[in-house]
Amino acid sequence: MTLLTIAAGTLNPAKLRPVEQVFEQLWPGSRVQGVQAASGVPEQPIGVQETMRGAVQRARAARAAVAGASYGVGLEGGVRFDMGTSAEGGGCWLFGVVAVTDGTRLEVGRSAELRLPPVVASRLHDGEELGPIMDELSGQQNIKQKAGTVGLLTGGLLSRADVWQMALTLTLAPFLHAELYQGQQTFSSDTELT
Ligand SMILES: O=P(O)(O)OP(=O)(O)OP(=O)(O)OC[C@H]1O[C@@H](n2cnc3c(O)ncnc32)[C@H](O)[C@@H]1O
Repeated sequence: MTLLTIAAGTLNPAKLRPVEQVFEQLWPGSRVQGVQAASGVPEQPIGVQETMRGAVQRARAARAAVAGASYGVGLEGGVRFDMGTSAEGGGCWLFGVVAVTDGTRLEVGRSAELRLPPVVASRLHDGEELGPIMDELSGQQNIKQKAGTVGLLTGGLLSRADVWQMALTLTLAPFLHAELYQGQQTFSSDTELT
């Protein structure tokens, strides 16, 4: 049996662990190699399109960086504002985008979302990054590499890793059932996302 190598475009344990868990369950013995992969988008992506671009870029860069990798996986955290800013009464949502490529097929999926508190939303709107804001509010360090904002705001019932695990699993469906998705994918591998 050929063992798969998966390149994941991150060194963050809260992302690497779920990637390892998902691939280990689907393809026992597969090896996940984390690599630093540039997202090409700002540290704090805003909006679905920008976050998607970051995930896709990371997936492609990771696969290119790891010799023999069958899959490249990119995970990018983002926030989005709806109905304007929090000051105007709209919500601010935290979500993640997962991109997976095997060099031909490129699949992109989104996680479930968490509504962020207004105090966090307005600081994000002013240009701050979520990680440092949540570290400050929680009195913890580097929360984005641990249970994450999701862990903090759900009483630990769900962690950032849990959310990635589900989003990645869903994104992989077309790879698991390629025969059913033939001729259709969310993006062709050379599609430039706008
Ligand atoms: O090491 P990498 O893979 O870059 O992981 P990251 O957590 O730093 O980066 P992301 O691209 O996933 O997320 C973008 C930013 O959003 C913030 N962020 C996202 N999810 C978060 C969470 O659950 N808790 C705290 N900060 C979060 C954090 O500031 C990130 O730098």
